[in-house]
Amino acid sequence: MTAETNPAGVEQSPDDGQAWPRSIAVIGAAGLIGSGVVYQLALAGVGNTIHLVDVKENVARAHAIDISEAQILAGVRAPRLSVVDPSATDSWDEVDVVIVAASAPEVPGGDRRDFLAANLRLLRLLAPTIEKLSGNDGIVLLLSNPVDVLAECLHRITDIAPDRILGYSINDSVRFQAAVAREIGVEPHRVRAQVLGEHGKGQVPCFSSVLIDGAPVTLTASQQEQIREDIDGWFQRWSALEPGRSSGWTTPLGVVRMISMMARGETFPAAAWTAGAQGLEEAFIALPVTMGSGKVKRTDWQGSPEEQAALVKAAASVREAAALNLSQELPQEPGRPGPANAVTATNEKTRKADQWRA
Ligand SMILES: NC(=O)c1ccc[n+]([C@@H]2O[C@H](COP(=O)([O-])OP(=O)(O)OC[C@H]3O[C@@H](n4cnc5c(N)ncnc54)[C@H](O)[C@@H]3O)[C@@H](O)[C@H]2O)c1
Repeated sequence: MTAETNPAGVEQSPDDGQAWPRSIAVIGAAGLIGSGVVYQLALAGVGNTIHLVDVKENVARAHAIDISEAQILAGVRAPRLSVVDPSATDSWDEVDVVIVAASAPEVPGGDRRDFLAANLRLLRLLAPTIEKLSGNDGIVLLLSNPVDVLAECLHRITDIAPDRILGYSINDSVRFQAAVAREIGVEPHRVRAQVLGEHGKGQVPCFSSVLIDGAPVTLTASQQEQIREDIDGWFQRWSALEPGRSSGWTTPLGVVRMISMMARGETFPAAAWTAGAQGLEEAFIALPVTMGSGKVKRTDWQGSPEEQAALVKAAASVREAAALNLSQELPQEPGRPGPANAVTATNEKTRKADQWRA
């Protein structure tokens, strides 16, 4: 049985199918990002089965038909697409990766934290589904915004091990790469640059590790300021266009790249649990990570003192936003956990944090 590499670069065996991940569930699969993720995974031949989950089941079914036909056109045999009946949770199997792209309707206004209250309510509703689908070993990849605060909330309200939760934030690094390229007048593909910290206002562009053609480069203070202004203004410029859509091209492609890097044990930036990272409060912020033995692992990274200080600030801010919003949720509606449960969840956090550290 020989292994082969599929178009996404993920190891695959002709007899045995995909090595990892074999199965993926996409929650919010009828939406722009969710359906885009399914499309990219399907055409890249990642996994044996992709389960599509969405309250708009009819739209998810239409996407599944359309994307399956695109697979025929592209000559791709796997993965198989399966639309899951959201009411038949008993029959759901555990999967290797649960991708969460479900979202309340969003009107971008310049700050992703504006979506927190509504998407946290949704996350609470979806938490049992996410726990069931991810089982004991699955990785949960959050896309819904604000991604790091929601990752922190998910950790607090569920029993999912924090080293199985990740938040997608690669777009920030892509935008940093583009801004550096614009500033110094080179093609973006010649630049390597990563953003850590929060996906939003607390982002930390790592100027100390910018590479051009693989070689370190020192940018002047004024260049750094220009680049910072450029990337900090990205979401506001996007919102001002009033496009009525999020980044439906970059994000799904980035998700497939991220899953490929996870499968290959490569390092990439993602919102991950900070526990044990020197000087950082426990929270989820973007750090360089790899995946090994089915767990997310932080990789060593040494930034400048300013970058380290900005990470410290970002972790504290994410932690505080999660705690505050969990304790301030609206009064309980029928069938939805309310503030009392949020407080319990916050208290639970202490117990669980000790358990994960043990
Ligand atoms: N992390 C990132 O870099 C990044 C990039 C782009 C978008 N996003 C975020 O991804 C999320 C999705 O964006 P979008 O443009 O696809 O939004 P969208 O409105 O097109 O899709 C959201 C989907 O969620 C579904 N949904 C709502 N409630 C649900 C439930 N209870 N169960 C299952 N599905 C449910 C909706 O039916 C809809 O299909 C947003 O929060 C957006 O901000 C994050």
